[in-house]
Amino acid sequence: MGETHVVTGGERVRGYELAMPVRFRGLTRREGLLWRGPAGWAEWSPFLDYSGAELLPWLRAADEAADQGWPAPLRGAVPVNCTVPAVGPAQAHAIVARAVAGWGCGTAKVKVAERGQSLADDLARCEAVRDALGPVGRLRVDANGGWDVDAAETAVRALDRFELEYVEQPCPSVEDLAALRVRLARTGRPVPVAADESIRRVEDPYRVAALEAADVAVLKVAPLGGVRAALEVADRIGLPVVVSSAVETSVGLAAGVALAAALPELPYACGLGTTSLLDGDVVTDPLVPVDGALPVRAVAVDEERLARHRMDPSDEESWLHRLEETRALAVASPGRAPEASRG
Ligand SMILES: O=C(O)CCC(=O)C1=CC=C[C@@H](O)[C@@H]1C(=O)O
Ligand SMILES: [Mg+2]
Repeated sequence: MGETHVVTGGERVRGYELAMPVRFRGLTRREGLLWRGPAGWAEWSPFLDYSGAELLPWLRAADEAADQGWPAPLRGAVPVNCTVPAVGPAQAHAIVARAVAGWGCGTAKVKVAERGQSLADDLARCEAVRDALGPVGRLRVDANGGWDVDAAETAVRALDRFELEYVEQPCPSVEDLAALRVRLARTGRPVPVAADESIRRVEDPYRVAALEAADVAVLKVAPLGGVRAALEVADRIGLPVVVSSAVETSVGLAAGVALAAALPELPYACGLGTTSLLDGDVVTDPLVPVDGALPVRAVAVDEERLARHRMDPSDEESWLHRLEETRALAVASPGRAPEASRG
């Protein structure tokens, strides 16, 4: 441990791995690479189901963090939600109660439509979350495209007994989101629809807007190619934006915070309160929420913490190889438009 690797441009690149105590997005551990450039620390942690050109925006985002830094913030703190994985009601209640008591959480995002679970599971989880949040807390759900339009309409109507702030990516396609919005509009209290996976390609956000398929745009910095690229999407899409993490360490989260801090309007809590999904962090002063919000500030890797969470050497070799291949691809196709990314 402790040795460093030089990949390109003299960067010292090192891998981290962190356990995820509660399974999330099918993951039980998170891993990635870290390096420091003239502007600050960068994290490159594309999920393992990303490959080839899909990795390019994640690289652009990391290079922006290391080499350029981010636009000036317009606010000093970013309100965040707590994130509730697809766990049972008792565990969901405990997660939210801890967030409410611990850092003044006022918004919870609950995973629903998990494969192998039923609407009854979602209802029980949301009931527990509403109980822990209290009546004034905001409750949103994220289905990760797990429903067709009929199932989504049924589920959203049923779940709205707990007063949904919005439903994130209820169906997989933009067309289905648009169809669901039309159906929900016929109800007395139409639940807003947020698009997440549907706007991860650079062309897609504008299609979501053109088809009137969403009320809210969920933007993640890394798959969109950096803070500036995401600001451009936010500007052109014409929808209120929620910035969300890709469950990174505080190094990656700082980029999401920078985006949220630079947006002209920030009407919703952001999905950036995700350090609690990881069993540890690699920075000196982790980005944990206080009074319902994350502070807008730079972070720096703590060498001792990184040593504690250093990636296994053989895994690090393959991650470095993945990075080198992606750099080679970026050099070979410098003008290439950002590719599709999945959530
Ligand atoms: O938005 C949040 O509250 C936390 C981040 C989050 O939910 C996600 C991060 C990364 C991958 C995704 O499956 C998931 C999401 O779908 O939004
Ligand atoms: Mg989502």
